[in-house]
Amino acid sequence: MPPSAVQDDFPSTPGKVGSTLHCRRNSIDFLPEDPVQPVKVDRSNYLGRMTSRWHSSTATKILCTTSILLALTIFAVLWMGLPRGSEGYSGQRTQGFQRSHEWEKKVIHSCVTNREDNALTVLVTGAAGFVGTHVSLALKKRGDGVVGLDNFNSYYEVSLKRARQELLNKHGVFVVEGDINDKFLLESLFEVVQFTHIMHLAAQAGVRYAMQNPLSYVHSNIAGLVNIFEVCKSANPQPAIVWASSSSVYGLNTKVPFSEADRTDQPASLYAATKKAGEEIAHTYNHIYGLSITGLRFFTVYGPWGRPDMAYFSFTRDILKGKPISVYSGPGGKDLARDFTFIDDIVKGCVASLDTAEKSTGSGGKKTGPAMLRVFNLGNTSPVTVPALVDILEKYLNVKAKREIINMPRNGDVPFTHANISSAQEQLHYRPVTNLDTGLKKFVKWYLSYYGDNSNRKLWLGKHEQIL
Ligand SMILES: O=C(O)[C@H]1O[C@H](OP(=O)(O)OP(=O)(O)OC[C@H]2O[C@@H](n3ccc(=O)[nH]c3=O)[C@H](O)[C@@H]2O)[C@H](O)[C@@H](O)[C@H]1O
Repeated sequence: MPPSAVQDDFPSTPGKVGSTLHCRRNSIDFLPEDPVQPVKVDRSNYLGRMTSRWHSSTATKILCTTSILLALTIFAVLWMGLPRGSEGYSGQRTQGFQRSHEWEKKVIHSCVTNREDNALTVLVTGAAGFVGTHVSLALKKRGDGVVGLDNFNSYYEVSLKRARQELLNKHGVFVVEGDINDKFLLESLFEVVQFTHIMHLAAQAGVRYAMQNPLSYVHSNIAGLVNIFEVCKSANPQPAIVWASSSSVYGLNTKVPFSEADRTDQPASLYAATKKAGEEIAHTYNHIYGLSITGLRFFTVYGPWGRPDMAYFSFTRDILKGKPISVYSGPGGKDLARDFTFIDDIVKGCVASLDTAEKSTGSGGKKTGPAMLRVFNLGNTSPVTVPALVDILEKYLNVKAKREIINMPRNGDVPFTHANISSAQEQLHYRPVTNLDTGLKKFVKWYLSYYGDNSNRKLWLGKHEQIL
């Protein structure tokens, strides 16, 4: 379970569910238990009788008016929060976002390019996320123009996302705070900058969390993706899009290694189902509007500045605290395995996808010819079991883990993943070079430099420096 897999029902739309419930509750609170009380009148006193009647009818009128006003307010709030017609979630605005001259200046400045040949101008969604931060930095370092977008939701510790934002800021990448469902915000960005590419990484991640908060996956991975495509298809010129799908689309597929042509119609989690749906939606936008779209099926990406909800990260935290870790085992007691892929290799695959993406062929919502549509596995091609991952962590943390072996819960997990990367090798010249041992060593070094060692244990690694 993610450590901060928060109680919020809807982390990517903070306040949405809460405010609706709040209004409903208020309307009930305000209603008296018995609004029409019998009025006792003295027959001998006509004036008194009339006054009482007047009071009674006025009170009823006030109550009725208040109820109607409250009902209208509830209706307005619900209406504003719901998807509307072809505008999708455009009614949903990012709280506090004000388009100003200052904001435009920051966006433009962040998108200044610094190389002669074919510099890209890229909007990176999910820029304060794990992969988003690394890709943004890599692009910026080679002179591309980059602006980020992130909603800083509380799925996992927001302070880590803020630290990544600070890092990006230091390197000249401005991260706009907003949700991918906010059409006004996206359109504002497109009015200010002519993006050549969109690196769409914003998503509700995590395989097992989908059972706790299914709607957040629909909100980000489906509605948000459609909103991105909608804005891109209407842009003139249209940008090319590279976006994050997932190895989880292979679901219960047993043919190994997984190749792009294998079946992906048996998702084991809602997360996987939303990523698979995204691939189909990509096909539609490519077909109708001529958008150039590349989907990347990432295989369990790990490394410095990673995601605390993932096993290698939460295991490290718990091992250092002396807490037990749950190591899942598969059917028949078999170890689970993952094709763990180091972040630097993934970044190379992302950048190569941007560089090789052909231009979209449409313009302002109209297709003028067929456009590129691709999907690639980005994995490491050498699966490692979860117990072997724990062995490596023990070595670099110099601490024995307290392992609790439990049966894999039926919550969306799959027993193993293994990528066939021949397509990516051929078309992107993608060559993963980091094995799990080397990658985890780098992760542990970063972890200790970022969080420190709570217990002042003498560490195998000695002095730690900040690493990227
Ligand atoms: O490739 C992907 O597309 C996905 O990769 C990642 O999912 P997973 O491969 O499931 O990674 P992760 O949670 O680190 O579990 C790793 C292993 O540890 C096992 N595991 C997990 C937790 C635990 O407490 N115990 C345990 O044994 C667990 O059973 C598993 O065998 C991303 O999170 C996801 O967002 C998506 O990007």
